Amino acid sequence: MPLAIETHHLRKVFHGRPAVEDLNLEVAQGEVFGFLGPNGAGKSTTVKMLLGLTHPSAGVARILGQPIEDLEVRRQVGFLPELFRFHDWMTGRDFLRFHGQLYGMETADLERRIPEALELVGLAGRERERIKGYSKGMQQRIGLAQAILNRPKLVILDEPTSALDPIGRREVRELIAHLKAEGTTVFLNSHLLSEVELTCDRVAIVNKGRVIQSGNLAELLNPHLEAELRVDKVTPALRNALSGLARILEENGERLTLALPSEDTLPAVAEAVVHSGTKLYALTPRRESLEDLFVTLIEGGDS
Ligand SMILES: Nc1ncnc2c1ncn2[C@@H]1O[C@H](COP(=O)(O)OP(=O)(O)OP(=O)(O)O)[C@@H](O)[C@H]1O
Repeated sequence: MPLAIETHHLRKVFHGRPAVEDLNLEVAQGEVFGFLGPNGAGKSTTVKMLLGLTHPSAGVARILGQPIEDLEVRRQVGFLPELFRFHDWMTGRDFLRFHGQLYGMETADLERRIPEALELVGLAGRERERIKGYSKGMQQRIGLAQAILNRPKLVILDEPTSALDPIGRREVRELIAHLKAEGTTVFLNSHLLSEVELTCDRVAIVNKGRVIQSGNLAELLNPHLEAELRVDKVTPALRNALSGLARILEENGERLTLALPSEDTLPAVAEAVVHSGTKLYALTPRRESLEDLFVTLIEGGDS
């Protein structure tokens, strides 16, 4: 199966200044992929190149195995831009009809698909209202509905939840899970890292137009597993029992912060604590967040 997205040494220069330096990216079909980076890192420029909205200065990009110039392949891509300018005099339904026609969808298929898409984004029943009367969250939802209207194989979402309240964000997560279950690839550009953490299989972090870290989220965050241990008393026997299993990072009275090689070590730590004659009150794993990793990588890269 071809990759959903693939770029090799992709580069874009604006007025002599590179926005994208040397971008190498591989996104497999069917995965939910987070494309992250600080402001000005080159994310939107990359997305514009993938959509054929701006031409690369150098390098190669392919979508679903085809060059990005291929018009047929572009029909299989759905896109929600970040600052989407709506035709706000239209009703939600007319707006979707208009976009469905732009996609070249058959009328009967389009009329079947519009209620499905409205249902999926939680706007069913509101389609006869004009978009100018929609709240920001509803506008983002109608944008999402147009992005998935033609049942694309690849959906590129630029900040899809920025205007949504917590319930709306959860619904978008469910929508993304639904797209994934249908085999759709989702390429998500977002600054909301806690959302990304809940949604994505893999991520790439870009800075200054290059990928500085990429991989499976669980693997990227796993090496940094920490656990909070709370006992009745920290004794030499406890320290002895822990050595070889975990490293003590911090001590605060009866609370210890431990660094563990993996989650599998947790039961052995619990057992060792009990065998040392100490009373165990709590052993709570605390994984590094994606935000911690992001800040470490970006700030580390700047120094
Ligand atoms: N059309 C353009 N002309 C000139 N410079 C541009 C153009 N588009 C982007 N840039 C510059 O390219 C760099 C990367 O911008 P880009 O919008 O791709 O970043 P981004 O990662 O999407 O940022 P953000 O998170 O703020 O949306 C920035 O320095 C920006 O000023």
